[in-house]
Amino acid sequence: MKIYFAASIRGGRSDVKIYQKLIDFLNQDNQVLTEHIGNDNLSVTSQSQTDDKYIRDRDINWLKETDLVVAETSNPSLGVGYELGYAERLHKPVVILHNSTKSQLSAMINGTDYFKDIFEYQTVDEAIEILKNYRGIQN
Ligand SMILES: O=c1[nH]c(=O)n([C@H]2C[C@H](O)[C@@H](COP(=O)(O)O)O2)cc1CO
Repeated sequence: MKIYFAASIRGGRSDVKIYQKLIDFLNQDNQVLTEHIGNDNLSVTSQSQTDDKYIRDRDINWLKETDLVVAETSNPSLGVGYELGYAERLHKPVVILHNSTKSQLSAMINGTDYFKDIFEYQTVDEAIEILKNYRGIQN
């Protein structure tokens, strides 16, 4: 299945190693459309509004074609919040992974009935275990 993995880019990259491991796991038996999010060398600097429009339109097209959204939300990110709202509007299934020792999940996500699959984790192994047990993911 196609998976849209959402996680912080301009919101901060301190968890990129975690994103990498989650993407590697998901890619074993699925296709992660947003592999670049796990790339340690990804540029977080905006070049121009045209480039940002390209990113935004590409990502919305990926959201439209994806079977599932997996969002890592521990590092708050405006982009991830926007993507989650958009996924709700498209009625896409969404899994949210959150480590609350790093931040409190926004009420706008935690308080939205549509987001039923919100999982708390502490270690990457725990997060992978959650994904393995999620009925909607092939593994
Ligand atoms: O360069 C980018 N590429 C990209 O795909 N995104 C998308 C995917 C991520 O899930 C999300 C991150 O948003 P933000 O950069 O506000 O943290 O936005 C965001 C950026 C930069 O904002």
